[in-house]
Amino acid sequence: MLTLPDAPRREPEFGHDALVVCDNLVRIYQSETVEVQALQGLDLLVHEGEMIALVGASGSGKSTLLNVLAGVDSPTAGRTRVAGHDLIDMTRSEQVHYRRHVVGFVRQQAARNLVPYLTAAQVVDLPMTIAGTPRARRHERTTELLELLGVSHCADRRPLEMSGGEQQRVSIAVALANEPRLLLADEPTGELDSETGAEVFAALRTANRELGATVVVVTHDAGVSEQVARTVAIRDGRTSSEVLRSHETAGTPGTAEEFAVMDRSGRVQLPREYREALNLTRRVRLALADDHVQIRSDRDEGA
Ligand SMILES: Nc1ncnc2c1ncn2[C@@H]1O[C@H](COP(=O)(O)OP(=O)(O)OP(=O)(O)O)[C@@H](O)[C@H]1O
Repeated sequence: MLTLPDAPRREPEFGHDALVVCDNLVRIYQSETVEVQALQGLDLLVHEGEMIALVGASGSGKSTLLNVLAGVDSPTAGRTRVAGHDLIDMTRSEQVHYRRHVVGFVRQQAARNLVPYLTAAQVVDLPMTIAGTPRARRHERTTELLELLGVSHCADRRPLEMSGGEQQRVSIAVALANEPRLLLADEPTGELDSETGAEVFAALRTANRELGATVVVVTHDAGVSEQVARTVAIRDGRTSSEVLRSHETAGTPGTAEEFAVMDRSGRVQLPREYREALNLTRRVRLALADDHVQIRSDRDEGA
């Protein structure tokens, strides 16, 4: 009898089990005179149920990444997939469905999330009305969200009658109205004092823990990034490092450890302090040891 050799085992696709996959994501802005590479081959995986913070210097590409994930900007190249939707190949109608049902987006300025002449209850109802949700369900969901996020007392108030923190919590309710799997927030606490910012952050956490939304929040606020289990730093349009934290539990103290991120081709960005301390420039010596890799200066002949 003829026996055939086993078919070679296929490697699972990068990020096959992740909710958000950015694989070598590139976004170039081009005007007549200049070209800005806002994202330069960024890799990022976010798993369902996670809540992560994105940090990085001004201009590093955080908002660009969020706009791409929100489906309001298109990548120039690379693969970007959210909940099975390929963001590069979406047709117009898929894009509309994606923005309406798969992602919720909270912007820094509450005025851009709300409508001046609509009350909180009306503005939370709006995305559900557009999506064709029956009235009874809309009413139930609006009440549930405003209550859960601690702003049910604002139901009949317009934005001008709410504080900045209340406006942002209502904005989160609007973003969650159609039960998105991914909630994106671009510096939602940026214009608030730290106490009010903490309330808004707590609302995002509620969305994550109680409603099961996966949350990606851009922040400059160290107090915020310290409260999530994973903080991803972006430098020059790429993910450069990650801090993983475990929170304090009975008897065990919380820990935080910083990792450099290695991309799929094996590239790792060395922190500037390390390069400067050893005067590492263009070429370095690499050596494989039993359980680590050494990087030495090319001037260090005896290594
Ligand atoms: N529409 C655009 N046209 C041209 N260049 C742009 C555009 N949007 C962003 N950029 C450029 O892309 C780079 C990344 O910008 P981005 O807003 O994503 O950074 P950021 O990390 O969010 O910064 P910040 O923390 O200041 O908001 C910057 O150099 C910026 O000037």
